[in-house]
Amino acid sequence: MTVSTAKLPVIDLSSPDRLSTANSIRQACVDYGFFYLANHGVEEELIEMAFEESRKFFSLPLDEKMKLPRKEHRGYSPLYAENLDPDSSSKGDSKEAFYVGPVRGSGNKAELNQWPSPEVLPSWRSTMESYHGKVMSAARRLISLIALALKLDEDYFVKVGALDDPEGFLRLLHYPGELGSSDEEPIYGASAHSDYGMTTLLLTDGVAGLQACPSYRALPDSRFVGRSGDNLGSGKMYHRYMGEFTIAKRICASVLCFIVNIGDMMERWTNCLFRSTLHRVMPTGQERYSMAFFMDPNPDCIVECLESCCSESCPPRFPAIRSGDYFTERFRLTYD
Ligand SMILES: O=C(O)CCC(=O)C(=O)O
Ligand SMILES: [Fe+2]
Repeated sequence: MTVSTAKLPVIDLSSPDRLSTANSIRQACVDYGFFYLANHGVEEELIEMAFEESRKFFSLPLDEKMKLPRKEHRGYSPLYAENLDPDSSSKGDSKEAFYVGPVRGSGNKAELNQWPSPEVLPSWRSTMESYHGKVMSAARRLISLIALALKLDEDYFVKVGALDDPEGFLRLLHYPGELGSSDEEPIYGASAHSDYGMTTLLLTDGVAGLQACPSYRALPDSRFVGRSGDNLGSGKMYHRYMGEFTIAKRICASVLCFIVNIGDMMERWTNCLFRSTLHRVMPTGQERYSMAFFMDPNPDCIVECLESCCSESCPPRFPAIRSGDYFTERFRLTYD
């Protein structure tokens, strides 16, 4: 399999020329479903602190980490616990993760979070709360540009309730980098998947490994394998897909740019105009840390094909769905 390097565009979130920025976002989302985001307002110092706290957590003994097992999509998930693509490897993904859900908002959402003991990691919670809050603000600003890119009012996603108490999930990731021997099944850091939500804002420590497969739609429809029991009206699963994976190399000056990708929910909204691109993390033999922030709408928001993205000759491909129901079904398919 050939693996080439993608020249992803760099979007400047602070550019005063919002229309031209929106046009660049549109092009990137149609062509790749991925772009870099610079000048996003999350300070370098906070990013470094968040990586540092993440490293400290993952260096704790396993029994300490297992005091916070993943519950309600919050907490610790050990090595091999997740397998994003069971068809390509029966062994789970070679990564451990810690999830932080919304840190403020209505109801008891924020209380569901689990935190390492302050005696063990005194600055952990405050660092992660600040980082979560800052990335959420950047994501809100980005989504107004995505609305412009779709030729909608910039507050379109606010008006449809998507950003009313949105579901922002931070996933801290640690890949030990182990390479399987050649006679074994492949071990992936994260096996091939697309993200579920609106958009993902990812930072890595600069160690390579992330690969995207923007060409997946070039294959005949027969390659798209539906999963039985899928109640999402889509049949969009990519297992068994063979395409070219492209390495997302940083072309920005620093590792402080986000790598942004479009998720499946935005793909539904846009009737597949914007692409939720298949991606994976390959082990390189080098340890790697990353932090992914998944920006998802309010669970009560109805996600239905945008008028500007369908016509008589291009009818909606997906039925309207309540965002919360969509996620429940996706998680059921992934974790059952
Ligand atoms: O760690 C990375 O570079 C990517 C992680 C990812 O794709 C995910 O968590 O959904
Ligand atoms: Fe992902």
